[in-house]
Amino acid sequence: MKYGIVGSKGKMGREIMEYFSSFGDECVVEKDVDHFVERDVPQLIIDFSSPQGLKESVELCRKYNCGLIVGTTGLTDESFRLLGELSKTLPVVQSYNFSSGMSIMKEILKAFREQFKDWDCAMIEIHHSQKKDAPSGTAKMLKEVIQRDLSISSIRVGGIFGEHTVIFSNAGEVVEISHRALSRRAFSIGVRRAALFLLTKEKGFFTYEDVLKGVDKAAEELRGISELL
Ligand SMILES: NC(=O)C1=CN([C@@H]2O[C@H](COP(=O)(O)OP(=O)(O)OC[C@H]3O[C@@H](n4cnc5c(N)ncnc54)[C@H](O)[C@@H]3O)[C@@H](O)[C@H]2O)C=CC1
Ligand SMILES: O=C(O)C1=N[C@H](C(=O)O)C[C@H](O)C1
Repeated sequence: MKYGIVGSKGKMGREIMEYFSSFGDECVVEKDVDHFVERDVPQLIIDFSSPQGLKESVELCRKYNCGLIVGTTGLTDESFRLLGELSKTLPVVQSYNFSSGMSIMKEILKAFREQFKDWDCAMIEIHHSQKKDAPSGTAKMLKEVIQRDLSISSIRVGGIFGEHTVIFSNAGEVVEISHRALSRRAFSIGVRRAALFLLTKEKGFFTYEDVLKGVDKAAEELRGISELL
């Protein structure tokens, strides 16, 4: 596939280019602050930059008439308004965490949040010291899943790729549900899945869970076909 990337000089931008190139995918548009390279027309734009960068990504999608994948965190109401507007005519996948394990953690929390309703609950998220936003996008997303008011502690230290722990406790017990990314590859794998999904869509706003459901559905269909053969 031919794709463009906004935030191309950043940690995720470089990781995505390295991972995608192992499949022969071609990065034909690179955009960063004071940097713009255009080699061809992309089939999609991938944004791992900043809320300001996202505005520029939306403009690029209109220019090339292509879909958008957004991994950038710290988005504002205005960012979501822009994405909603774009998704009326082009496909958009947005997630604050493209790792598969985090999707499973969300499912676990959804399934058990009711059982913990009388327990105290708090969250700790730990990231590398260069991370600009706090709390992390994932922590905000998990809070929405848990559906209650809770405190989030953010720690910025060293080179940690991303750790999120939800703590439930009563007077006598503690239950911790935790996810840790072991490298940025955990995210770029999900971004490529999202890219393949996006290329099958004409328009609409999708989450990473929609992507995974789509991948599961395709696998089921394939199994169905192989059973018929
Ligand atoms: N959704 C997910 O799974 C993940 C999301 N992230 C998020 O992705 C974003 C980027 O993360 P990193 O690569 O670690 O940060 P980074 O700081 O290493 O890279 C960001 C890049 O975007 C560029 N940039 C900023 N504003 C721009 C603009 N207006 N136009 C063009 N380029 C611009 C910066 O110059 C920089 O090169 C953050 O918001 C982070 O939280 C990071 C990892 C996973
Ligand atoms: O900035 C990062 O590195 C990460 N950001 C995302 C977030 O804010 O949730 C996802 C992941 O934890 C890594």
